[in-house]
Amino acid sequence: MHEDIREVLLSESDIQRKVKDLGEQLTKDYQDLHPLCICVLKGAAPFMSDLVRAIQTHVEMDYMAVSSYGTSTESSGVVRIIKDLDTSVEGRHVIVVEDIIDSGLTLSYLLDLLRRRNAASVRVVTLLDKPGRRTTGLKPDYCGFEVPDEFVVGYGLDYAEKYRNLPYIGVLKEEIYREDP
Ligand SMILES: O=P(O)(O)OC[C@H]1O[C@H](OP(=O)(O)OP(=O)(O)O)[C@H](O)[C@@H]1O
Ligand code: HPA
Ligand SMILES: [Mg+2]
Repeated sequence: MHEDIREVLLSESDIQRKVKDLGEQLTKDYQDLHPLCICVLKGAAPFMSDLVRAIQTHVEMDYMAVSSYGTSTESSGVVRIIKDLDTSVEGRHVIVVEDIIDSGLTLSYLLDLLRRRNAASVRVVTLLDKPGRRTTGLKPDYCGFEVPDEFVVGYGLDYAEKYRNLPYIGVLKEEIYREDP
């Protein structure tokens, strides 16, 4: 275990088992709909990459980069688009792929944008849901795991751009991000 991690919440095999289950569910629900999977960069990149390989029907992939956390453990409340999609979503069945829903601000901004661009349907698959911190009424359509109100890292999730490459998800030690008074 990495020395900055207090506790492993989800092991590599817990994650891979769940990704397989989610892939099977999406295969059934999106048979012949040719959905467009939108990865919300950067955090969702490892999840998206494993998830699409667990889906056994035709899917397309595109990427959008947004950021609201910067080097903090609290959302700034301002969602910035850093990279937009290459694909038009008009008339498409869209699956937004997220690593975590925390306050819900990132997703509510994205869902609003995709609906205004006239997607035929928009659903959300998230690996992690932290409902304790939600400031919006959002609920994911597909969810891997609920996590407690702790700052978690690994499998794409970062603190100040670190830990994204850990193969498991763990709780970051508070002393790593807490500013001493
Ligand atoms: O529900 P919210 O409170 O909006 O938080 C969730 C979002 O925050 C993180 O992204 P971040 O803005 O840190 O960008 P990153 O994916 O590049 O790390 C995470 O990957 C989600 O996209
Ligand atoms: O718990 C978290 N960890 C990493 N990134 C995040 N973005 C929102 N919540 C989190
Ligand atoms: Mg981040």
